[in-house]
Amino acid sequence: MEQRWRELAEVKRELAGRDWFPATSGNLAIKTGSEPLTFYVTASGKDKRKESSEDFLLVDGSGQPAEETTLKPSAETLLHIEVYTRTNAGCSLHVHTVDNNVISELYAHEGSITFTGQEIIKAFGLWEEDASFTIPIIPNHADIPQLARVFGQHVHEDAGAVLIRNHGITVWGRDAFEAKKYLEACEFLFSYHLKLKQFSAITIN
Ligand SMILES: CSC[C@@H](O)[C@@H](O)C(=O)COP(=O)(O)O
Ligand SMILES: [Zn+2]
Repeated sequence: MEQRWRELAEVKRELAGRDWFPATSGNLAIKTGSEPLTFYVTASGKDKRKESSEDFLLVDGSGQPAEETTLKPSAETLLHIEVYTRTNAGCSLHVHTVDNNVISELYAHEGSITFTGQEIIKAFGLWEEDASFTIPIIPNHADIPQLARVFGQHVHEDAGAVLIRNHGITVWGRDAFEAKKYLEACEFLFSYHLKLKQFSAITIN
C-alpha cells in the first residue's frame, strides 16, 4: 500500500488509542501531490477507531474523489483544502476532545487563547524563554463552505492550529510527524490549563 496511506493510517491508529475520535467525529488528511493537488482524506461518518482498507479515499483540489469509489469524503474536506492551498503543509488533523471544546467555549469571547511559560511550546518551534503560542477560536458555522472561509483566514504558516468553538481543533504541519506533534502539544496545553483552573478554583474557595 502507498506510503502516504500508511503514514495516515499510523497517525489514525495513535489518535484512536488516545480516544480522540468519539461518536465518529474527527477527520484526517495527508497530501499526496501538489500540482495538481491530491490528498487522502478519511471517509465520512465512519468510526475512526476501526481500521479498514476503506478508511481513506483520494480526493482532488475541489474535494471530489480522484478515483473510482463508493466512499464519501469527510464532510469537512473543505477545511483540509484551505490548508493545502494556502500553505506547504503536508498533513492536517481534526479531532473533537472534551478539553478542546471546553477551552474553545471558555475563550470564545476573546477570539483566541495564548499560552506562554510552558516547556512544551518548543514543540511549535518556539525556543525563546518568553515565547507564546496563540490559537485562534472561530465560530462553528453549520455551513461548511462558510466555516472553511473563516477558517482559511487563520491559515498562514506551514504548521498551525485553529479551534472551532464547541466543535474541535484542526491542526496542520509540514508532514504527519509535525501535525501530530502540534496536535499533542495543543491537547497537552488544554488539559494542563483546565486542570490548573480547576485546582485554583478549589484552593480559592
Ligand atoms: C458526529 S461528528 C460531527 C461531524 O459532523 C464532523 O464534525 C466530524 O468531525 C466528522 O465528520 P466526517 O464527515 O466523518 O469527517
Ligand atoms: Zn468535526
